[in-house]
Amino acid sequence: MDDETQIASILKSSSLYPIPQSLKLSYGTAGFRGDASLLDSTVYRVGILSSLRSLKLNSSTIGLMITASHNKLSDNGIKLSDPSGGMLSQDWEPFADQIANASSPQKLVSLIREFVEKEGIVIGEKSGGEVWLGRDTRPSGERLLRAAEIGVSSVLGCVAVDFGVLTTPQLHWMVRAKNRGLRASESDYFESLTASFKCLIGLIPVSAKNSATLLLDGANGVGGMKMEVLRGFLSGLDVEIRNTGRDGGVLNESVGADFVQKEKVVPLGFGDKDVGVRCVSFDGDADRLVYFYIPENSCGGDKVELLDGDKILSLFALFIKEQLKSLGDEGKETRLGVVQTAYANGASTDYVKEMGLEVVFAKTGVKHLHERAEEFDIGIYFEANGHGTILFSESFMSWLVGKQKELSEGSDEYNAVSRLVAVSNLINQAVGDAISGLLLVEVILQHMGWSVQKWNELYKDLPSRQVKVEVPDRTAVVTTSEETEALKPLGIQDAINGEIKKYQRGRAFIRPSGTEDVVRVYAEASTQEAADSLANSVAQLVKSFLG
Ligand SMILES: CC(=O)N[C@H]1[C@@H](OP(=O)(O)O)O[C@H](CO)[C@@H](O)[C@@H]1O
Ligand SMILES: [Mg+2]
Repeated sequence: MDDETQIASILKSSSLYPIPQSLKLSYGTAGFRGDASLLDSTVYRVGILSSLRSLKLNSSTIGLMITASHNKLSDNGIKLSDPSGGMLSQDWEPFADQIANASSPQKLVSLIREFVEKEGIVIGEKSGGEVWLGRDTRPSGERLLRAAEIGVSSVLGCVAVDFGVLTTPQLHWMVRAKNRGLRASESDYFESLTASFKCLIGLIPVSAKNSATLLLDGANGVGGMKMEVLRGFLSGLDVEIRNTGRDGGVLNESVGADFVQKEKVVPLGFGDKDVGVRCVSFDGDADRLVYFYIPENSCGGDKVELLDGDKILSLFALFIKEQLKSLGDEGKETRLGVVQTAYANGASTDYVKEMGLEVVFAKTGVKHLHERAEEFDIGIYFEANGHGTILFSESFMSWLVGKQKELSEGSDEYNAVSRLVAVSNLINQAVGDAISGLLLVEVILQHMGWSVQKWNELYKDLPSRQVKVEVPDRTAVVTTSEETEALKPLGIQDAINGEIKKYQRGRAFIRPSGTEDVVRVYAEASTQEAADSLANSVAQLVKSFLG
């Protein structure tokens, strides 16, 4: 890249976005995140990266989402969608780190020149690169989106298209559809979900429907707002939406999926009057969901019975397995697999294994799980925190669609095939999606005639505890690829093993967070007291080795 016009364009626009002193960013588990007031230069630079990515991939559309998901309101961040709708390819993360941290416009230009040459990217007025932009409801979103637009269009021949406020999975879905030559607007997303939901409802065999109202906690973010729109198109689902963000509540503050899953307590806006009712919480950008209910014996307390990502995964696995069973030998040959992380509750892993499914483990972060799920005909992946989806391979889908044409309408086999096709359309194939996940849970519960309590009985969670430990340098913790053993600091793993041995069904591990400046401790044991005590002793070890 030695085109003078291009260099001048980047030098000019980057001078509008100077990098704050002492800013040191790392791409992390799910993109860049931090205090919103410090991120203008980062977002602008990632705008440039998105354009280059589009040009590298024959001008396919790239998605750039301005969000900090479950973080506090004053934070913001960026998530990128590759043309497939999945996360940005990990090979580009080091370049993202480099340009986000480049200390001056000249340094930025030289990094870009080097990279463009290495990757063989051709830039020109007519190159036709395209980046689609979305943002969550954070007040800093509009300003940062402007910075992204300027970054995108500072690469010659590239344009940014602003889609305003969206959920993260909506943008990923739209990018995927666009690159497949399909209808790709937000209303197409709603139409696709509505049609497949309707189809699945129509295929429910018995009248044992569970039509009781569902209560949704929208985390005061974008998810509740979008569910309000979708609700207008749906029949067969009665949902009351709370924490919409219009009633004075603050985004993610004592509300939302991350809060409910980590604290296991009721979100604001829910209480005694809701005892026993089926409830669901979304996170701030609606790519995660967890279900919960307030138990009868809560006696005014705030504890909830949590149905986390593991339980959602188990419900999905059960339903899909049931459909495959109706397909006889061909169903048996289908490779249905499950992907979890080290944070999955041990009882859920036992449950899916007992069902006869293959279970593989991936590192924390959906980019890792997604990759492993693609190895199956049908791959179901979920993090315990509620982020996950179901992937159907291209070859399995063409087999399934062919099969649907062969079978006679109304037969058990035909219905099973039609359900699987509808699930593949309902569940977001690009990325975990709270809205589509909710619709699938609701359909399956109606199909089974189950209450939330009945669903919760699939297995009993092993008591667990998560603790965060603040240390001077979290990168001093280095783990094995499955994140279950610490290789560094030397000696800490032996000490952790020594603690684990003291507990029945004890399991514990540590890893540095990729989104917060903490080391995370996870512990499981046969009682809650034991899990708490194991977590605390491991946290003490972390403090003494790293404090
Ligand atoms: C234990 C945990 O919940 N970790 C979360 C959290 O990552 P950390 O790297 O653990 O901070 O945020 C990620 C992005 O949202 C999510 O994918 C992941 O599951
Ligand atoms: Mg999120």
